[in-house]
Amino acid sequence: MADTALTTPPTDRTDLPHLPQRSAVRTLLRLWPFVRPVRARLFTAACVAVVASCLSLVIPLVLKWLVDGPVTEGDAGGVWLGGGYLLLLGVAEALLFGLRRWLVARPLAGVEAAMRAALYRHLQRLPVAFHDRWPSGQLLSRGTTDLQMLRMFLTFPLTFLLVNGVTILVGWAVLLAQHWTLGLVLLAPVLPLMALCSVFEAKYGRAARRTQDQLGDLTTVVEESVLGIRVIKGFGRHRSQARAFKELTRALRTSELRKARLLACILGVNTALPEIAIGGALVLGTLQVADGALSTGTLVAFLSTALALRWPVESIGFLLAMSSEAATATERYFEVMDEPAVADEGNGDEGDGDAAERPRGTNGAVGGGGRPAGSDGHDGCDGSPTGGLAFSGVAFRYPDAVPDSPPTLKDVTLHIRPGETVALVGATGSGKTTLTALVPRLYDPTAGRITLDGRDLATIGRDEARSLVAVAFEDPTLFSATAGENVLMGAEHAQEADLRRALEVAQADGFVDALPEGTATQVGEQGLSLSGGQRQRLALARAVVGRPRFLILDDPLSALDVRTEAAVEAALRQVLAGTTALVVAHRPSTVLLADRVALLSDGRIAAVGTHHELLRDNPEYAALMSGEEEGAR
Ligand SMILES: Nc1ncnc2c1ncn2[C@@H]1O[C@H](COP(=O)(O)OP(=O)(O)OP(=O)(O)O)[C@@H](O)[C@H]1O
Repeated sequence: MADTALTTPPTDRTDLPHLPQRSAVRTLLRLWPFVRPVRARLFTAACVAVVASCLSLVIPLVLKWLVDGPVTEGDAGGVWLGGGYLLLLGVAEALLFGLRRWLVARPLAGVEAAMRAALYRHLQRLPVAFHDRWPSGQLLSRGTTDLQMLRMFLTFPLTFLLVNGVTILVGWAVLLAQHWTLGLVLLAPVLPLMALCSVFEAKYGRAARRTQDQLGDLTTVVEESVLGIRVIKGFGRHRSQARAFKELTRALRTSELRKARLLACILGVNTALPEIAIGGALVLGTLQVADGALSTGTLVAFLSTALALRWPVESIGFLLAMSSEAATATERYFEVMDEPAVADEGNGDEGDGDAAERPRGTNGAVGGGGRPAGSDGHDGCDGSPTGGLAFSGVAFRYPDAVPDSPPTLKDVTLHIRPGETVALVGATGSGKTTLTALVPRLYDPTAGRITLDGRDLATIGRDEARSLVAVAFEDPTLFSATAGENVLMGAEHAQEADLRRALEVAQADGFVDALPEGTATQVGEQGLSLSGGQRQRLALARAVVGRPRFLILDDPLSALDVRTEAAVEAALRQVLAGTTALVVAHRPSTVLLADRVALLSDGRIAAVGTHHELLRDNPEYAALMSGEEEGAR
């Protein structure tokens, strides 16, 4: 077998035509809503920094006074006084810069936290189709490194581009006022520097984008490798994985080196050109001092001012590089934030993060067997179903499906009467999971309609739909929380008694009580400290804890041993008797939990009947139940 590694394809968005081509400034302006609340502090800090930086320009003027005055006249007292002034100016500059830092540190940490919270909230509201499309590492890197970069930008380059800009302007005004011809010599490199900076900014922006995307890919690979460590080790893939990872890090290193080369070029030019100009001014100035056209003090002051401007000029390249990275981080952040979230048509409130993905049941929603008042479960006069869960001509195609491929579901029509349990059977890949995902509105049908107790699901709103419908997925995802918390996630107001009942129904009470701290035991990341069957039973308990009106179970017994399966089945029978349920089933034992069976074939409901009727009359169903279909695969 080829020595292939399991890595995600690299993301390179630098050349994608759909990316809006905004300038760095326009991109960064999008941060304004987050910065707005701290604008007063930020502005005050910038003013403080401008004053501190301009103080450094006063030092050469004191030097001029010192050289032309006390030093020339041999006035020791004056020299001490001048030294005192210089010391005071230095201390004041240091204090003001310290004050600036204090002013911005706390509010900018708040801006970062607010942006991170907004991103997380938005991620929870985005449709499942978005998460199908986006690699998790790309989202993770946007919420971590990109936001750190933005805080760094707001703390440092944003202020210092302004401060250094003002300092350079004031410094040049001082230089021109002292000696305008020498001042013009120093100004000579400005135009070529500006042109070079603009080219640099464009090139560096592209390099930064590539690097940040590669970092996201790397994060995805690390995350997948850690979660899939058992598979990687089990198949002896650790070496090929490490090699593939090394390739990615090498690509990242190449991009980082390109950034470093670009930065080195701009820093070199930014340093060399002003130094050459200062050298020229020094030669010209010395000649003028020798001719007596210029005082020594003026030349000293002139050169000190020019030297004081060296850092503000040299740092421009570095600050532009950081700003470019920040613009890229902003772009990446808003690529996610601009994705339209699913609106909740019911109450206009998509709710907090947990509402979007985690199915919830309602506490006490089912009374006396869960049949809604006034609904007898019979079809209406016009033949349309009035109660229970009904699919009418439902079609669905995944948004990221291959173009022109047939839809996953084509014309699904099925009515599950109130209190009835229907088993959904079909070959692998026939669309069973897809159909169940439509009920809690993880996806919306592309045609047809689904009704819950006669109400069109499309008009119910996601929050309400998820409060009526509880789901136990085939893959029993648990969270880094306690066993009890994982179960209680299934119902907002469930009490300890509900928790116990749900654990008993799912036959999970025995093993949960045997855990070191019972229901308060942490189950580890994704519940990996538990066995597959234990995870599945907790997921089942989560689905039933809220006594949901509608219950969707996707092959809930697949990971259980025969004895536990029989016990869970017995308990489930009681739960199913009081709710309207759709149960995806692969095995006769699960099918027997249901009142009727629906056979899903080629995206349609091909047959509905009891298990025995279908076994007798439908060869496809008989083959599925006997395992022939699976065997043929
Ligand atoms: N997010 C997705 N994007 C595109 N296609 C998808 C997506 N999820 C599933 N599919 C496709 O939809 C089809 C039906 O998948 P589904 O998981 O619903 O089948 P299933 O009947 O539940 O299979 P199984 O019995 O193996 O669980 C498959 O061809 C699958 O490749």
